[in-house]
Amino acid sequence: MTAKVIDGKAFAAKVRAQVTEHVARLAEQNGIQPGLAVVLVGEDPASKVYVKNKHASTIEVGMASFEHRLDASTGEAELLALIDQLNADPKVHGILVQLPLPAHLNSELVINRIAPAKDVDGFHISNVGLLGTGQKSMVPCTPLGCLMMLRDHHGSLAGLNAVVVGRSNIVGKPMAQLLLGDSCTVTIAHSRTKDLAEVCKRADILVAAVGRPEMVTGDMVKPGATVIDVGINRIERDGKNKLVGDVHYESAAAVAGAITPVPGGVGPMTIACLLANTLTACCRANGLEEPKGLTA
Ligand SMILES: Nc1nc(=O)c2c([nH]1)NC[C@@H]1CN(c3ccc(C(=O)N[C@@H](CCC(=O)O)C(=O)O)cc3)C=[N+]21
Repeated sequence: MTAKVIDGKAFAAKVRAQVTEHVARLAEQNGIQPGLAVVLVGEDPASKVYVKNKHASTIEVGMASFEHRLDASTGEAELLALIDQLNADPKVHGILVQLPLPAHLNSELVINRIAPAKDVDGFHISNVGLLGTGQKSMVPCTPLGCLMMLRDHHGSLAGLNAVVVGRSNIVGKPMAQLLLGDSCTVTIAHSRTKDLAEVCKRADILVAAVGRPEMVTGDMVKPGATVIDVGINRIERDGKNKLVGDVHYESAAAVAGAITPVPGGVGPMTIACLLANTLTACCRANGLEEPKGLTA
């Protein structure tokens, strides 16, 4: 079998088009423009590229983008003061603090300072708790994007065996919660899991979010399964820089029923969902109806 390729880039374009339409309607009917503030501390080159892309996509859908670039040596008090200022700013509906932060800053403290209603990353402990108890929350962008692609491909996910490889707070854990919310039977596997290949092979839905290049290979995939590759790893091969996922694409695609590529899979959906979350936050802040199909 050769897997169907799930085109995250095309899917993300559709999501952004929906967001654009809704943003235009908000301007016309309510005179409101959703705004996203992105805070970048330091000079990490990968982070700079992400922040630039986020800024461009925000403008493209008609939202206001507020960029705050702070020096790598910025102190905790200064960063917290900026977050307080953004929390209080009515033009800002979403706040994202780019991670990782420089080592001298406590990211838990910083993230939990963001007003939960503006936490478009869904990383605040309040949003984590709301998601875990099935209440309305802001949902982390990467798992939300994965969920949208899975629902689109499968229709209902009820009763399917889902295995999430990786237990991070930003992907693995919220992904597991979302799959459980859609009535999958969920297993969270990780680096210490015994017989990882055997566990993965039971999955109808296999989500790889371990951060290890090409770790999930075809022999770990159940024939016909849907494979979602969350990994973004820059490696050098044959003297060239290459972007690969956490899945060994060739061998997995030979066995899977459907698979997301890297690049062009989960990554573009993450940014589209950030915009969707900003729109959702703006609608909630103004007591307006939320966009349909753009939330969990
Ligand atoms: N507070 C916070 N929220 C985040 O959502 C967040 C973050 N910090 N820190 C860094 C990670 C990484 N991340 C990506 C988003 C899009 C692509 C993406 O669009 N990737 C493209 C191409 C990437 C390329 O060519 O480099 C693709 O996969 O096709 C990748 C990675 C969001 N992150």
